[in-house]
Amino acid sequence: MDTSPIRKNKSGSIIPVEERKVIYNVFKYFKLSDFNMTVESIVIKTASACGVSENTVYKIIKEKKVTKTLKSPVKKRVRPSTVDKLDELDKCAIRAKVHSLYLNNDYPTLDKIMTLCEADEDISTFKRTTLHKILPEIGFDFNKRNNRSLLVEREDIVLWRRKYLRQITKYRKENKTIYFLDETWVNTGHVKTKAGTDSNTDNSRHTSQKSLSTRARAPTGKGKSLIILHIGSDKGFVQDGLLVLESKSTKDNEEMDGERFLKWFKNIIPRLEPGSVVVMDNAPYHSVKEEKIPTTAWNRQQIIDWLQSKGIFLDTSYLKKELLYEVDTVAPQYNKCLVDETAKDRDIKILRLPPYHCKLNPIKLVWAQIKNYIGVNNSTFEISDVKKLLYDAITLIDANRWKECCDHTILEENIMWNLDDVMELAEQNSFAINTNADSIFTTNILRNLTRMVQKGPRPLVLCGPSGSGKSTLLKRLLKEFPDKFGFSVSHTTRAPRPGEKGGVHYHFTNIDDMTKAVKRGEFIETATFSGNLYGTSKQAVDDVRRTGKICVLDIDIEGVKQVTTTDLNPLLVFVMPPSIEELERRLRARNTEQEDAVQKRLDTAKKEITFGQEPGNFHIIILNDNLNKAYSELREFISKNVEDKEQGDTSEESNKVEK
Ligand SMILES: Nc1ncnc2c1ncn2[C@@H]1O[C@H](COP(=O)(O)OP(=O)(O)OP(=O)(O)O)[C@@H](O)[C@H]1O
Repeated sequence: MDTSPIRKNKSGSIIPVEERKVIYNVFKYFKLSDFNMTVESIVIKTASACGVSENTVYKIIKEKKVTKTLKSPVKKRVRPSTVDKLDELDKCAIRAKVHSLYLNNDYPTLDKIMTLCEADEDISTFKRTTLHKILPEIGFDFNKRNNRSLLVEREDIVLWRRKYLRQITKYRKENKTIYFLDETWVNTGHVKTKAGTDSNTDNSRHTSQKSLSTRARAPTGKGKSLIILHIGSDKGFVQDGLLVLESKSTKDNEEMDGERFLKWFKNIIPRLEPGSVVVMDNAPYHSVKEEKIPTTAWNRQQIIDWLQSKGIFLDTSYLKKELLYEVDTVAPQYNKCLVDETAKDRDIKILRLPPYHCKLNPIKLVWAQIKNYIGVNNSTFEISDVKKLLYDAITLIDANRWKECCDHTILEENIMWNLDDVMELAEQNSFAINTNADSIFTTNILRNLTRMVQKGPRPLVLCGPSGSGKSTLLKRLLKEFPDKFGFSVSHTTRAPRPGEKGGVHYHFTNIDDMTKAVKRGEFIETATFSGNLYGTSKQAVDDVRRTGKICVLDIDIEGVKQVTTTDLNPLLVFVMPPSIEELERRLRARNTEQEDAVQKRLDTAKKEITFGQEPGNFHIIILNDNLNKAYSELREFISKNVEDKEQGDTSEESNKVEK
């Protein structure tokens, strides 16, 4: 009888569970058939009989002994966990849900976060257990004390975010150009199925107002995908910065690696302004190091060799622990990222975003708009057509769009900055107040802080007759506090002049739209010059307010009457001249008006003074007979009412002007 040759299992191939069971049974059979045989001999015999390696037999015996069962390793390898299935945008969105609960004076609990995520159709569906697993992964911990548990952000994430926000604020103050780069992907099957799919419920109001979108779905269908890399600033995309790679798989950024990224970055560097800043996330390929630094995984000799290469000679009596201590002391000077070093040549700084903080990168909003365009227009699902749509979409994103996205990011930065105060207070209060984890915070301080986060400081209205000294006082304020105050962008129906930018110099509109908006009560004040309409909208004031700056409004009494009917809750200051005679003297000395204009201003001044002195119309009347005295009065009033109560206490109480 012919004996069939034993089929040898190919090295490295996976042995399914049924075969593993057979191997185990063969081992047991040999063991029971001869009690004098050693385990080693039985394993050799089993391996040879089954056509597998001895190592495999040992592994199977061990698995059976430890787990009491045998499983197919295949299943373990191919099935990605739900946690893995959530993409970066999902994780960012979950973080935003936790933050939104804090901003609503609420303790974030698993159930509440789950409810918010379920209600947001842009977030992938997952189970409560997955949420429990994902929260630590994105940097949240349940902090337990006195039998209470509060979900807090891990210290390293908070510190990273604080450092990032401090740095970017500093760079903004230094007027540096800030570039933002990022990769995204779109697959050939990408379609936008329903309106609003690309929006983030957190910001839906704002995004719809600004025609922005914060979310775009990750590719789900089969087919090739495009990996896209680009860079831009509030001046638009950087020319020739686009890199498009084709990928066979729909997996995120599979084709991108450190080498490719560095090559692209080296090409883009000459196109960036010297002394500028480049913001990117913390993807590993953005942070490839110049050289590897020894870790505990290195053996002693390797560490000694590395230290020697740096001119540090230690004898072999040093323990590994001691060697690693030496490494730690010198590592900072060698722990350099290739990208950062490349940028140094042009004095460009690299700033890395904390993990899962998509909202702080405006290019994510740009990507959402591009993907939206592709999704709406994709009809052939051919890679060449999708690529063409991509190029079309990129040309549609002009400097204005970029500016909108960057401005939105500044608001997000401001919210995040204040949020940390809210969260720290929440942490303190949760352990100090006798409350259970589901109750709503009721402490005034937290309520006020939250208001500050949401609304920003109260606007400041300066009103008074022409020549009373409003501009002079304001100039002093701006000199002393250059970053504290901001000005709203006015609307106008006149055409933009060369160099004027919409949303920066003016919001350009037309008579029809503006008249309708005025009728809807959206404007604080309007005026007509040379047949064109000008005005300050409530929204423009709110925009400044949400940047954390005090919005200054220099308006006439009609504007004051109007602004008090809004919910802007301004501080109302009337600047009073010492007398009509002195006012006339100052106006003439200023030498900016013709004689008839001076007369006209003086006539109006009388009416304004009457209105200004009427009790209940202003919070304070500042007599400007002495500039230093008037300025200190104004300064004190602001610091008392805006800085101490920066929270923008909108309660009826604070809104009232004493009669
Ligand atoms: N306390 C003061 N004593 C003397 N002169 C002053 C004082 N305050 C302001 N001035 C001068 O009065 C003139 C008018 O002041 P300013 O231009 O600030 O007025 P204004 O209220 O802003 O006027 P407008 O509404 O027309 O812009 C300026 O030349 C300024 O230098």
